[in-house]
Amino acid sequence: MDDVKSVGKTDGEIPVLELSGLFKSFDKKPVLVDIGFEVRKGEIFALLGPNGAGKTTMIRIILDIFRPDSGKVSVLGAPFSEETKNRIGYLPEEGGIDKKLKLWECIRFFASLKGMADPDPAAETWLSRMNLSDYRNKKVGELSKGMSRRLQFIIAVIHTPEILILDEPFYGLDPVNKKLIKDTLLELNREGMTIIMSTHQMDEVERMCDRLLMLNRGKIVLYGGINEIRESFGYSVSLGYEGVLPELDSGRIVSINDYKSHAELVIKSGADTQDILRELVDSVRIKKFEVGARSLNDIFIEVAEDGQ
Ligand SMILES: Nc1ncnc2c1ncn2[C@@H]1O[C@H](COP(=O)(O)OP(=O)(O)OP(=O)(O)O)[C@@H](O)[C@H]1O
Repeated sequence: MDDVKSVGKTDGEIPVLELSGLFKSFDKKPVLVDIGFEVRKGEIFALLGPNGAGKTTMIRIILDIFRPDSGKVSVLGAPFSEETKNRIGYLPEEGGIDKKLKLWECIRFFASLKGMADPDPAAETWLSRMNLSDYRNKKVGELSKGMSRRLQFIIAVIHTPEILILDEPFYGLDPVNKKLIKDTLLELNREGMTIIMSTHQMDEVERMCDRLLMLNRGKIVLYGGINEIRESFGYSVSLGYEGVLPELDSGRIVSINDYKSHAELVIKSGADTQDILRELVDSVRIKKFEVGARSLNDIFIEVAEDGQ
């Protein structure tokens, strides 16, 4: 993990999930290489990476669906077991639900697999929370994509797990249902649930998550607190101006997108934006000079392209 940009690492709490020295290959092709990280109790942790980076494979290893070639996984302080299984909730990328089952039967079935003796009250509450009460007698195969996703969400959370692992929780949801899932996740997290989610929705990661891990081609390329990572990648300046932009000191600038009268500048970490402003006022009339942290979307693209 020599080239990992790792910031805001652990400070001594006992992790609820810990992976170390993990390797996995399919048909001799490595898909996960030397994976080591931890997730702390009570955090919302994002798993990021371009398509095919290895996120789903890693989640399946954590859940004991796949075996790694080597390395260790510790969930809630011990190797995965039957007992741990009931303390975890899992929303898969795609569902493996019998399409002939009715919604109500389906929820009861999965709740019983999680050891719930009387799932009906919780099922009732969750059906109402996910706006699915009117569909309780519908067959799973007759649901829309967004409805099945909400059904899968119920199955993942009905037993109030300590750790909730979600593979693309917002996939296939309209904005209203995306908000419903997001608000529900934030509420569950406030109540103490640790949440781990793989997603391509960078704006949601920025808003919801505490820390992240990014994979690229099976290797960890970013790991740490969201704010620390954003700060470590420098700043962006949204500039409104009149005139012709001067050649700026390349020691301070990562990139400039000049749209004439408006430009987006990416500033190196540690460079003083005040110096850049001084350079600019000599040549152009400044209409706007807005400094902010770089977006995670921007950082994702930079890191993913670096690994090409
Ligand atoms: N069962 C399997 N057999 C063989 N190869 C597999 C299997 N599952 C995944 N792979 C390969 O492992 C690599 C990682 O796939 P994975 O699904 O873990 O990526 P991902 O990061 O979840 O991607 P996405 O964002 O597209 O969902 C890919 O090259 C994929 O083709």
